[in-house]
Amino acid sequence: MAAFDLIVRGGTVVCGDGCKVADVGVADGVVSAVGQELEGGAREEIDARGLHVFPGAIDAHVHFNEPGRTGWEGFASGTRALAAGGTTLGVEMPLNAHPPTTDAESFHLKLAAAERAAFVDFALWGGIVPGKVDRMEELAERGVSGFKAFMSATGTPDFEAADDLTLYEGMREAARLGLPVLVHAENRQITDALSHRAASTLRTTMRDYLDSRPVIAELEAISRAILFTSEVGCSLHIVHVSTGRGVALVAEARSRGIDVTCETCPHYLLLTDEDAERIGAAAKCAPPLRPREELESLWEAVLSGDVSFVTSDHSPCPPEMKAGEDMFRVWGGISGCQSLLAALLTEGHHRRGLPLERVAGLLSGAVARRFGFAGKGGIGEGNDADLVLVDLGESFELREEDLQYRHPISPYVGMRFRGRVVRTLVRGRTVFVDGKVAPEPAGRFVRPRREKGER
Ligand SMILES: NC(=O)NC(NC(N)=O)C(=O)[O-]
Ligand SMILES: [Zn+2]
Ligand SMILES: [Zn+2]
Repeated sequence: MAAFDLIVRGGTVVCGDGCKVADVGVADGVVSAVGQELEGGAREEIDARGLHVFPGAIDAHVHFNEPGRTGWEGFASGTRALAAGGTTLGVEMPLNAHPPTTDAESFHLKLAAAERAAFVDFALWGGIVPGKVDRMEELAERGVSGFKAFMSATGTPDFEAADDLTLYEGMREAARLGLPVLVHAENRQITDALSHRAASTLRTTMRDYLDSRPVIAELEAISRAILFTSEVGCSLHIVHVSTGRGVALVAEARSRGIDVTCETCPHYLLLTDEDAERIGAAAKCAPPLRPREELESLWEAVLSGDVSFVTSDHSPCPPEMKAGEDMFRVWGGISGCQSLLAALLTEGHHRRGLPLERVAGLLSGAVARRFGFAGKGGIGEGNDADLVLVDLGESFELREEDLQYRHPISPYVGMRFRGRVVRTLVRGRTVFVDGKVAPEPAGRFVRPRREKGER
């Protein structure tokens, strides 16, 4: 009998401590050996010479809108895009699905939809919304990875933003349950009032939209979330931080012993306010794209290690919701989950010298550690064989027809990237190769390892 089900031969394996040419032996979907010239035979061999072997990316922030709004995306097309982009685990947000994931019933609907359709592994965030803090426990019991709250308006009426008391009490409950709280941190009063003022004076260009969500709105909300957390003692994670100053607030709190981390997204690292004006609706998001100085300060924070990890915040919608001239009316959200790894390789590694093991850490290792995804996050013996084979030198222009999204709308269309995903494996099974996604979905639900409380 062969020692392995699969050997990935001769690639440059990207591990936590650097890169080495090695074979990766896989048995039962798990990495069982990493070493030179593995012997013992395998039922399948993949020649990875000349390629880099990365741990599968973990995208901790995607909106796939299923059930209820599959016309916007859905688990099938969303996870196909993840597979094509080198992401082997996506953590899906509670809002934009209908019903949103705020209690046991809605959780089961989403879990069933994802189990039917997902091409890569998935985990689920629950929501903190007014009036439903007492339902968080049933979500925790069922395996959500943590809880998301919005401090500004959400854009969908079925998932209300958390007022301060809801956030505070939700954090207290999350602490009791041993799960993290994630916040969209923008001050609601400032962003709502400026949006209203702009709309009522018919100033609705992209520039007007950008001006309606100033940096201070992000900084104030991050500070308030940190203050609440320090009082309550939960784990806090700030999603999609768009400024270096925002990251600095998080780093400063962490240095005081507060359990807080943050992520940023490729769009804040590759695109500026001027790109938003040029591209239009496809580049509308919240917080908005920022001036070049902010992008540079964010890169400094990534390179220094103050940004914990990078996620796509993939938030798609149908084309008609991105149509029209009024930038306050069009959907806010960028489709980018297929470009996550390519974006970090291109701008981070090739242009700014970010070492490959740091790319792997920012996209995989740090995420798995933060959220307790045991067996994920790195190419090591005993871990799931979630692997991405990358041709690091190959450059390509992203075309609409390459996108697996339900709607091929993305600000990255037409951009050149360097570092092409050749093949993606989830638990040793190829889910993407030769430009094609596997025929059958086989993604599995991933529950977090909780720090406190009962499973
Ligand atoms: N309802 C959303 O999907 N919103 C998302 N939209 C963005 N980021 O523009 C988000 O994460 O805030
Ligand atoms: Zn958000
Ligand atoms: Zn989001």
